Amino acid sequence: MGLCHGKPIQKTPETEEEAVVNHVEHPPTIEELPPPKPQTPKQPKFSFYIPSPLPASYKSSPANSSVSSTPLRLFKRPFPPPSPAKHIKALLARRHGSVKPNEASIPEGSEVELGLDKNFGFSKHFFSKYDLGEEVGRGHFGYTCSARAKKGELKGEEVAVKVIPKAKMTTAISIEDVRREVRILSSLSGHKNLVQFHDAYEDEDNVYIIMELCTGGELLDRILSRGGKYSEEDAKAVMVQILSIVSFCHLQGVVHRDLKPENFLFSSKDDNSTLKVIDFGLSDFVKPDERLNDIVGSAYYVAPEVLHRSYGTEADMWSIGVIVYILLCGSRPFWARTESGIFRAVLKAEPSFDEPPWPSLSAEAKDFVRRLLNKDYRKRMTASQALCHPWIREAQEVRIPLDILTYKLMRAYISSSSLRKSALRALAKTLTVNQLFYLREQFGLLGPNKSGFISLLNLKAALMKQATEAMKDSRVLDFVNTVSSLQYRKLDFEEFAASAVSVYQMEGLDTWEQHARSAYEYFEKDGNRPIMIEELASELGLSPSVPVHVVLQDWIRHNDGKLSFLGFVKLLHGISARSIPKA
Ligand SMILES: Nc1ncnc2c1ncn2[C@@H]1O[C@H](COP(=O)(O)OP(=O)(O)OP(=O)(O)O)[C@@H](O)[C@H]1O
Ligand SMILES: [Ca+2]
Ligand SMILES: [Ca+2]
Repeated sequence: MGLCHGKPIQKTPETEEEAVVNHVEHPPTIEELPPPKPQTPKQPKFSFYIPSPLPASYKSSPANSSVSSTPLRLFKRPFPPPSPAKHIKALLARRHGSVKPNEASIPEGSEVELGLDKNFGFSKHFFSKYDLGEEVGRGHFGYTCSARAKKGELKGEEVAVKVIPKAKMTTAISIEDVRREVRILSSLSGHKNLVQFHDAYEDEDNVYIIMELCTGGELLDRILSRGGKYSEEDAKAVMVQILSIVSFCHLQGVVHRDLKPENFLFSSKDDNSTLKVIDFGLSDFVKPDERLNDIVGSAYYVAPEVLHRSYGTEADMWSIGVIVYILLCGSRPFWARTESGIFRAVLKAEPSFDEPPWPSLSAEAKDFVRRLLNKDYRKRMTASQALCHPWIREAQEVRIPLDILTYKLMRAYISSSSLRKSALRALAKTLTVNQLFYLREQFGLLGPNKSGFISLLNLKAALMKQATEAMKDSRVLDFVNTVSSLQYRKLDFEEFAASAVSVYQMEGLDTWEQHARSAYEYFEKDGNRPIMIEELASELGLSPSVPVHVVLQDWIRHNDGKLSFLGFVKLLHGISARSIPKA
């Protein structure tokens, strides 16, 4: 196995870096522990986390002091403490060209390399504009140096330059990744938790991405410097920033796909410094009704649906769940010695909340983590919802961002039958204070008029306030245009709540049965009516090949021909033929 593919890294100021990459690559100390067990003493802690190759001035300085002042063996963990994460091997194989014949259509590296177009159309004069300084960080694809601008708007300012050697771009995919990284970085702008992009250059050897310099070190270093974990209060402060930038990216139709503590940097060394997301090297645009299928990311942080090759922005929320789990307890929720072992754990294992410190953490904290680490992406919180979760919301003043999920659900609602609409209205009557908080925030963002109504035209206006260039690539604007142009009367809050409630998410709650039962009671009083099997079948989009009389007989009450409880729940989902078992 190997992340370094034997290509010498060009223009590397330090030679010891290679050793660091190897250490990341071959942690010598880990043992396979599928079900979480208390750590055994033979496991040396942190020994494979060798200090980052940064010059002393860029290291998060509190790190060293607190690591040495707290003997690491005192930390009881089910798993070893977090170390820099490796990218998924299949991803690297595709990028580096060593692909198994049936795995991808990208041809092998060397012989096609000749035909690869490594011109990016960037300016060629990097060295006339900047003096390159020392290396401040390194990843698998590039290394980052400080630099000082010699002329132009930034004259005299220190910036960061991510240098990506063209020698490492051995496949069309790896070149496309770099193009996309620059396109995404340059099209997203205007959020304080996003590293600010300045410019991109290239020459024969490298691509240079110029951005603001963050001097506070990686979130991973700060976690380790605190003995591996954060207090709840400190974890919330980090979470607010992560959720805020990720909700912004998702609204723009950008999925990061590599969220991990190494990819968040503090802008300065201050304790309360701003956190910035970096490294859009694996990011992609995703249309609101599209699913991506390439397996991308780092093993510890990868969502189950990514491994199943059908995912969207929810995959980032899973990674955030892994990050917050680590922040709160210092261990990874899904861990094994091998990549396939990690994947097995991600797909099958439930994270442990039994080991210390979990029993002493708040119920809200655990609920928050669980709702992100839900294996069913449809039941997972969105970033905007996570900001509304009581664990976050009750601690600090948070600005709740617009959620594209609201738009998707509204579109489905508007094209539903009146029967399904009244079922959803009944469900919305059972919403709790917390759920209503989120919906009220979303409603407020859609600009209700003085009488408390929103029109679909407002959907577009609300989105335009947040629009960046990225929305053109991700087609979010096109999507919202189609929703905005639907013919529909205005919605008051009650109807909005019915239109924007996610049945799947509610189903994920422990209290789902109660919600569904009381919703059914409301529906009985106001909405339930006799329905023909054929009507119900077309309502649910069942194809004529489905033997509807066999499948649907339990969904209609025999005595009065109205919907049974089961039929009501099915109707709420508006399920499609695919999920109906063939009788
Ligand atoms: N703007 C910045 N300011 C300071 N340091 C930075 C900046 N951008 C990146 N770095 C440092 O350089 C490292 C590598 O950058 P980056 O993560 O973008 O590279 P990569 O090769 O894509 O990494 P990966 O292996 O995770 O894919 C970061 O982990 C960080 O330590
Ligand atoms: Ca990185
Ligand atoms: Ca990267």
